[in-house]
Amino acid sequence: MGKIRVGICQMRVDLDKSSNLKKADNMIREAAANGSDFVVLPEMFNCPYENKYFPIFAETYSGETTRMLSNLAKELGIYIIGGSIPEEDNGSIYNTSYSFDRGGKLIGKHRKMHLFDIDVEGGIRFKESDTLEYGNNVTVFDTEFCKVGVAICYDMRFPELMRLMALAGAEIIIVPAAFNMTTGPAHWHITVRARALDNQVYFIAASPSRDLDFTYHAYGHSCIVSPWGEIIKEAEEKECILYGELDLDVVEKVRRELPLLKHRRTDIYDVYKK
Ligand SMILES: NC(=O)CC(=O)C(=O)O
Repeated sequence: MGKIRVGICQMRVDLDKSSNLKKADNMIREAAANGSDFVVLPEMFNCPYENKYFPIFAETYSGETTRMLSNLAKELGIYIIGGSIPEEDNGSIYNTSYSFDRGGKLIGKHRKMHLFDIDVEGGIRFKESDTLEYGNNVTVFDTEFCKVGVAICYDMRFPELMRLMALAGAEIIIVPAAFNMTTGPAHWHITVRARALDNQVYFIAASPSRDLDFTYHAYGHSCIVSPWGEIIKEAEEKECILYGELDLDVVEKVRRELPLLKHRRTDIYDVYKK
């Protein structure tokens, strides 16, 4: 199996949806021109990450953002993991990620399952559930290379969800995310590394760049982690495209040499579940 080339667009998100879409379009084209098979966008790439903007920027499917992603995937012949956007459906708003194959076909749709409701003393307070509804599905889909799992930001803190994706066959987990300047320095690296290592997958985390003009300051540091738990590529906080190569033989090798997934004691775990 050949290498899979990935381009993560760590883009700056601003207040104007059309300029966010233009920016995403330019960065996707550049990542494709540089040979990316998978182009990945960050969480809420068309909308500032603040509750008050989610209803204003929300789109039903298919809307202008998803049509743009589908058309670009087809025109450029690439997979696009379209970060996330506010999705409106039946009067509710979700934080939703759409993925498209090289023909522009929708192959994955993930609604953030764990909403970011936190209140850290001296740090950050955020309550996504003030505006958003919970997604209820684990998202794993086929690509020409392997199965890929997608989740969104806070979802990555829940090892149970990541494990379900690995058990469903994911060899790559992709997480559009926007940690912040309270939780990012404390937890970003340890979380992405732990989830890669637990599940012996390539773990790709895609953040927006940091913008101090908004109230929510994204941490940045998009990265690619190997199935051995090493960060093999990492951005700083500024806008950039981060490139990396994945080799599925490494997933196979790590899983063969250190067979964590096979050594699970489901006979015991199942007893405790009852
Ligand atoms: N923004 C999120 O969903 C999650 C986050 O910032 C964190 O878990 O920390």
